[in-house]
Amino acid sequence: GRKRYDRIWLGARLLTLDGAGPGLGAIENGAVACRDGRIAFVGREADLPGGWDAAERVACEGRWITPGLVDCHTHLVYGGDRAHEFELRLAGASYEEIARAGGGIVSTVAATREADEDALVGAALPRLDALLAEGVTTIEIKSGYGLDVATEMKQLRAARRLAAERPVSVTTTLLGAHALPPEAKGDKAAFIDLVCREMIPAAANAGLADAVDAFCEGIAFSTDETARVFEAAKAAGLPVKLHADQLSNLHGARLAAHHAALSADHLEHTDDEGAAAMARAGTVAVLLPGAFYFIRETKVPPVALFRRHAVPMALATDCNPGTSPLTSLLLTMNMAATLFRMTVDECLAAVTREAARALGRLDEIGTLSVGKSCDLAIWNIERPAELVYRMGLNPLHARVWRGR
Ligand SMILES: O=C(O)CC[C@@H]1NC(=O)NC1=O
Ligand SMILES: [Fe+3]
Repeated sequence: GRKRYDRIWLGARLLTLDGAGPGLGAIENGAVACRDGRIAFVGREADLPGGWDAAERVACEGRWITPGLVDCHTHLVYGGDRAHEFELRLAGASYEEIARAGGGIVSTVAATREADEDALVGAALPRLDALLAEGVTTIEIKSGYGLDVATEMKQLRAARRLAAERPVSVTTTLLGAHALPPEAKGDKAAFIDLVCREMIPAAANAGLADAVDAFCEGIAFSTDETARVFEAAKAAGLPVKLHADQLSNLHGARLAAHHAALSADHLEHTDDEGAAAMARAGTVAVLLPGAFYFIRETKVPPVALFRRHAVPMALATDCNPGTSPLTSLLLTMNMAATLFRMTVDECLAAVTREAARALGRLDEIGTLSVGKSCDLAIWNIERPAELVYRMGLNPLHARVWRGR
């Protein structure tokens, strides 16, 4: 029968990101068509089926179309901000001094506990709008500033609410094991009990979390404590991710891989054994150059090791008030190329296909492929490298989410 599309974008240059191998899957004189919010055709215009028709035709005049961008690691929902702390650090205060003065994560925890759900949604919207303006169509949002059951659920509900306020897909992650709250009085074992026995079941039973994450670091939780969180997540049927090897090599990447984690994130200090374990497990390396830059880290993540072991590499803003107040995935790509020496092709795959893989959603999003959600970013650029090269100028022409 006749192929009838709801909308078709014609005269475009496509980056499908659909090739399994290197390269961007570029197609000149291309077309993308959608029906019921899903991609129904992608390819050369010349290959459109005979007799096709469309309710709406969009002339792209040679503009480039990529998959909608995916920000696969953010802490977008939180109360207050840490601008004052930024000033203290500029005046020479150390993290430890700031933490002792009640700064750091626990100051954001106080502000988040105080804010009601509407306030958390309201505070996150401007940050979300900045990302949508650059063509983001899917975003991952973590909790982790509640550190008690009620506030962690409040953060996750606020994250879900954002998907009702804007045309965007939101995946949520419970990050209960982010830091020790003041009332824990240093008793980490008891707090991990709370995370495992109350937070994870509550989030799973309420359908509020799509995954579980933890901060495995000297200043946070040990590999044994992290393993307990992973076991509880598995018992609740939730996939896991991990903030791993950010400031030291606790072999967090290896632990994440041994638990078949969707991703291990940060990874500045990951070693060859960790990269090999990730490759065997299919765990995605999520690199976060915003945090590296903002805390003036000097050890770059081992991109050469990830390439050697064919570990998929994703990029994300890690938008959070303490170490990465960054709301630009385009600038994130520039930082990854400039600071980590990732290539243009690696960066573009890292904010589309590989970011979708890091969320376990490559079957739905991340490439221009028939059957996937028709999430597109349409760009006023002459060549793909412009998306990584520029700092600050946003060349987005239009954003499409589920065909609209
Ligand atoms: O400082 C904050 O508010 C979050 C810090 C952030 N969380 C984490 O696990 N690693 C980080 O860099
Ligand atoms: Fe993070």
